[in-house]
Formats: sequence, structure tokens, C-alpha cells
Amino acid sequence: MKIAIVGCGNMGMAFAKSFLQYDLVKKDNLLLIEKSADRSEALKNEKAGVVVDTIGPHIGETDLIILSVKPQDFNSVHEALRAVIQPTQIVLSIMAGIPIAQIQEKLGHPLVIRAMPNTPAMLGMGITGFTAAKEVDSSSLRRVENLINATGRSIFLEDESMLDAVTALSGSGPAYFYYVVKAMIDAGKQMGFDDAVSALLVKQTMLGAYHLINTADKSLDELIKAVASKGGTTEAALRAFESGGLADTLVSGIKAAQTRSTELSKG
Ligand SMILES: NC(=O)C1=CN([C@@H]2O[C@H](COP(=O)(O)OP(=O)(O)OC[C@H]3O[C@@H](n4cnc5c(N)ncnc54)[C@H](O)[C@@H]3O)[C@@H](O)[C@H]2O)C=CC1
Ligand SMILES: O=C(O)[C@@H]1CCC=N1
Repeated sequence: MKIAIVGCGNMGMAFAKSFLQYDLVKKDNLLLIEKSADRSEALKNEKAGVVVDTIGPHIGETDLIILSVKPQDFNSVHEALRAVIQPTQIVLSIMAGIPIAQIQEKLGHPLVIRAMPNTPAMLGMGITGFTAAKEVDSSSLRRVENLINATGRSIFLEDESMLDAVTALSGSGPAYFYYVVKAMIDAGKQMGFDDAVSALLVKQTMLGAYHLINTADKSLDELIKAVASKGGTTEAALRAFESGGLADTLVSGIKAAQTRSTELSKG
């Protein structure tokens, strides 16, 4: 299989490296199109694939074109791509917010799959929601699904509009987690720990608690109850969270991300 990646930043290279790791593509068959001179130079030094700075006819020789530029930069690539794209090529977009119909229209090309991964894809621990235009046949879809699964797990969604919710929940989700971890580490520092000790206490707590979610035969409410003794410390914290509306704030933040994802589709 020959693959082109347009926009080789965090996510483009997370995909590229996962494919290489599982030998799903050879470096000679991996075309990396990257506009930034610094980034291109770094990719050339890493010898991650064949690095070029602009879209040209060579892209037409690939089976799959992955669009991993920022949504705002799609405007700067679609014309060049439209001029060279071949009828049998599959396009996989991971750009937030841009609907399949818009990509099809700008490229004049029906075979579009749209996916929303997240940054743990860099470790092969991502989760990707994806959907496809009806014109994409099932064998092409399965081949792309196998590639996506090299970056972690995936879930196929019939309803494209749910990709905005995937973006808000798991696409942006790692940042919410880091935000909570950071606030907890700050609390530790305010109580007198230095950075390293506070970070160790918090990170190991998050790791252990995450594994309990997956292994303990308990609901999240039961897990909370197992920590929160009657009249104890956890209850005091949870009461303060409730009165500050923390859960509601998280829910409304996630819905704001969903709204922003739908706005991005309007350019
Ligand atoms: N960062 C994240 O957590 C996630 C990002 N996404 C989506 O992935 C896409 C990429 O995001 P990141 O990798 O974080 O951004 P990034 O900024 O790290 O990478 C984008 C790359 O595209 C390059 N680029 C821009 N215009 C170009 C052009 N005309 N030709 C070739 N290269 C060009 C930039 O130089 C940059 O290296 C975005 O559309 C975003 O919505 C999806 C899921 C998660
Ligand atoms: O913040 C963003 O727009 C992208 C999409 C999901 C994660 N990062």
C-alpha cells in the first residue's frame, strides 16, 4: 500500500509512525507532504518517509491520502489536491469539523472517509471514531480501519454528525484529563509538596484509579463510595466540587467543544 500524508504535525506523524511500526507501509511508500521548512527538515533527519513540501503529481500514485492539516488550512490544500487526485484514491480526513460532503465537493472526489483520533495514538493507545461516504466500498473501508487500528482502537459511526461529539469527548479529551491532573498537582504544591512529589502522588493515583475502573467489578458511583467514608475527607472534597458546579462545568465545556466542531464546518 502507498500512503500520502498531507500535514505531518502531531497527528499526521502519530499515524505515520504507527503504520511503520506495524509494517503496514514501507518508508519508500510513505509520502510525507509538509509545508513547514523546519518540520520537513526534522522529518528528513528522522528518515520517516519520502518528504516533500508541496502537493504534486506524485501524490496521485498513492492508494490513500490522509488529510491532517488544521481545518483552517484545508483551504490552502484542496485546489492543488483536486488537480492531481485519481479516481480510485481514498481520502482519509482527520480534520476536526469538516464534513465529508464539503471535502467531496472541494476535491471533486467521492471516496472520502472521515475520522477523529486523539493524541494517545502516538503510543498506539488512541481511540478513533470514523465514518465514510456511501461511495466507499466495504473492502476499502476495512483496509482503512485496519490502518486506524494500528493507532489504538476504533469505533465506526453510521451517523456523521456524531463525529462532532467524538471530537468533543475523546478527540479533545486528553486535554481535559491533563487539565484535571494539573489542578491536582497545583493543589499538592499549595499544600507544601514540591513539583516532583506532588506530580508523583497525582500521576500514580490517576494510573491506579484508571485501572480500577477497568478491573474492579464496580460502577463509577460504587468506586466513589468505596473511597468516600461517611463524614470523611473525600466527602468534604466532593461537596465542594458539587457546590462549585464542577461536573456541570465539565459537561458544558464538552458541549462547547461540540458546538465549536460544528462551527468549524462552516469555515
Ligand atoms: N492534536 C489533536 O489532539 C488532534 C487533532 N486532530 C486534527 O488533526 C489535524 C492536525 O492537527 P495537529 O497534528 O495537532 O496539527 P499540527 O499543527 O501539529 O500539524 C499540522 C501540520 O500541517 C502542516 N501544514 C499546514 N499547511 C500545509 C500545507 N498546505 N501542506 C502541507 N502541510 C501543511 C503544518 O506545517 C503542520 O506541521 C487537525 O485538523 C486537527 O483538527 C484530530 C484529533 C486530535
Ligand atoms: O482542538 C482541536 O480542534 C483538535 C480536535 C480534537 C483535538 N484537537
